[in-house]
Amino acid sequence: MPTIIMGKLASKIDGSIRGKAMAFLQKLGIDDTTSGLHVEPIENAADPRVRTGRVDNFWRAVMFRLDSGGERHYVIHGIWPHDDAIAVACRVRLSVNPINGLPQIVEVEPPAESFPTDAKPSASQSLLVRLGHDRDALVTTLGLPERVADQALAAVDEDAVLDLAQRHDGWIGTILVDLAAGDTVDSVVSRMELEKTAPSGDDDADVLHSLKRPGAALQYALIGDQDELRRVIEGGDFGAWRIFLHPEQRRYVERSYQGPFRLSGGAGTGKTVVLVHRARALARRDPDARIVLTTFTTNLADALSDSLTQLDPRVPQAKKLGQPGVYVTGVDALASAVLRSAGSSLAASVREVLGEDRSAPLARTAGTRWREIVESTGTSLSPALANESFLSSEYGHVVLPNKIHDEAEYLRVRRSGRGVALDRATRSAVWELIAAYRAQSRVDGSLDFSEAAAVAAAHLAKQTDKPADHVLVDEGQDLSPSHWQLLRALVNEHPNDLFIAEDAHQRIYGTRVVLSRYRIAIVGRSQRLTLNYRTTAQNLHYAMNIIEGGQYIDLEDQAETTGYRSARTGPGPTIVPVESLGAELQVIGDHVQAWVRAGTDADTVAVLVPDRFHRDRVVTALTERGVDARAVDRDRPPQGRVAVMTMHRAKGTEFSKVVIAADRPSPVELARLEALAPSERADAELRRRSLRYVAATRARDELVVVGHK
Ligand SMILES: Nc1ncnc2c1ncn2[C@@H]1O[C@H](COP(=O)(O)OP(=O)(O)OP(=O)(O)O)[C@@H](O)[C@H]1O
Repeated sequence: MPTIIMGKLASKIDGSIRGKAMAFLQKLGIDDTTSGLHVEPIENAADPRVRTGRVDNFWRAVMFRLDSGGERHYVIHGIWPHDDAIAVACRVRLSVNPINGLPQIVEVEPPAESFPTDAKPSASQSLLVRLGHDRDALVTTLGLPERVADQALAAVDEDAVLDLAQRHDGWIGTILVDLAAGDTVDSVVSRMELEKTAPSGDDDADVLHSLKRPGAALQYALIGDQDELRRVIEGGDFGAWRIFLHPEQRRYVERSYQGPFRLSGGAGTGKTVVLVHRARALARRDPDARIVLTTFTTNLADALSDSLTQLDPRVPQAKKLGQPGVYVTGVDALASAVLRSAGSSLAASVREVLGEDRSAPLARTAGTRWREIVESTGTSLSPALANESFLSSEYGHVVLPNKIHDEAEYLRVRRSGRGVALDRATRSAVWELIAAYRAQSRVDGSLDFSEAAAVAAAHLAKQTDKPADHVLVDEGQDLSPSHWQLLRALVNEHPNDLFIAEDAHQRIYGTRVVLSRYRIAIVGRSQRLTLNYRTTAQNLHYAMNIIEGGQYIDLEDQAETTGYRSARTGPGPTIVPVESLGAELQVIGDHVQAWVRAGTDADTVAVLVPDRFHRDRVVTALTERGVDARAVDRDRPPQGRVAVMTMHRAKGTEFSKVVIAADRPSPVELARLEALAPSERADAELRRRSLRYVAATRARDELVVVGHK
């Protein structure tokens, strides 16, 4: 039975022939001599291995047949109308690039292209020369084809190099993007795992070997079975993440780590893709493994679960914590699952954390309680401390992780990492409010979300038999200290225990956390993804400007770096200042209506707004214009309709076209911020910018920002 190796170009099949292409490739994968496939060599072809096959009367597949070690492989290059296919088949040649060991398809007489090569800019005009590169390094160290190297050196700026990169799928395009972003030749060699190869004397075996190299995975995928073939063909370009991983992504998916590992990276750099692939890889390696894949909210967990199903429906998703397979859940739901399973021993853990009992530990305290306590309890504290923001964060970062039961303990505790210093009298006054908060919760018997996670952690810490073997975490930047205590206690310390994805620039909830305080020692096991797959270079540039200059700190207490690059280009964002809500609704309506009228699928368009009030106004305004729009809250974004959601809810989503309604903070909000202690205010400001960064990085293609003057 021949093995199919799908090229990325071939996977982008015209929708009208997908079914026929599928049938053709299925038959080819079973028996290439099946009548009707007409697998035939082409006379005078540049590569004797080239074959064409009959998809239907009109369409032909162009492929390469490799015979090595008694096995047959077909590398699918693409599907074209009959005459075009014959022309392509005559001029393509598949070989191993002798410099970098990767597979390359070279056209013997390439069709004329418009990209300028003759223009030779002076050294000061060429971007790559300014960055210290020369033709020799590009050709003899990286293995770029001479023609591409000349075109790259002729490009005067980043946009021109990216334009060229977009014409070359696979390793050539990726190397060009890295060079344009300022990477050294050495770092490209190591990132792409480039390696000179000597011919073995068996050409087919050499090409096959090169197709299995990490750098080739960007462009070629060995298809395991018919289901996988269907997923590749049906997924098209949008499904590329399932098949064509960057060598770096593949490394993080497959590699074993001695302990907790942290993967950082900007929005759209494929962190979630790595997590989902890694969950599958771990499940395949050991079908009995209990894998927890978790994130900040239930909505995000639903999206992770959907992605895992899309990647591979055969991966079992566990229904219950502690069962084999991948248990996908939001981190607070995870805490509840632990509490539910704890039975009668739960009371002891509640007492251990709080120093008192709770009659209904499965019920959650209302989110408004801190505000009610401040409003109803007389206090000598200044407004900078007597507010929900300071108190909930003091409680979550100092009181709960240290299992503080009373004032005496609170007066003694070290408040590491808290921006506001408190003298003894102030600490007493803070404790008064905390005691009032706890007293109120005693009445209804509930635990708040942080308490629930802390109690779940305390319960698990006592168990020798942990409910998980591997824990994979997305959106790590948003998790609280008790979440980390819970995740640490969920799995014993052993290789591949915790794998954490985070982006400090996207922290939009809570206060920053340092993992080492919660017995999660990364110690050198930390890497960063830098290639943005989602956002065009223009929109990425806009988004990076939002966070420029901010002091963002990661989970290892280090300043977050930037330096992200995009492989795609498109129009720059449209910024529209408006003076009133009416004008804002008008601008939003105009853009959305124009996109939908021009044929954009409604469910690839989203409007992101600051709050629910705005959201409902936008839905009404769009509906009045005849645009089918829907407010999205806890449910998944709707099929066939424009999604309108808050910027918080938009975390983890992506759309082709996005309008952001970015209003100014209201006078009430400004007064609230003004009253905060300086460090809290600075942090609130960072979160506000992060929220806009999250929103601006949701658009794949077009971004419109409507802002109040
Ligand atoms: N190897 C790949 N090939 C093609 N597309 C990819 C690849 N990796 C990721 N993508 C695409 O890039 C987009 C962003 O990926 P993903 O959601 O994993 O990024 P992220 O870093 O988790 O982003 P965010 O932090 O914004 O949630 C997705 O559309 C995904 O399909």
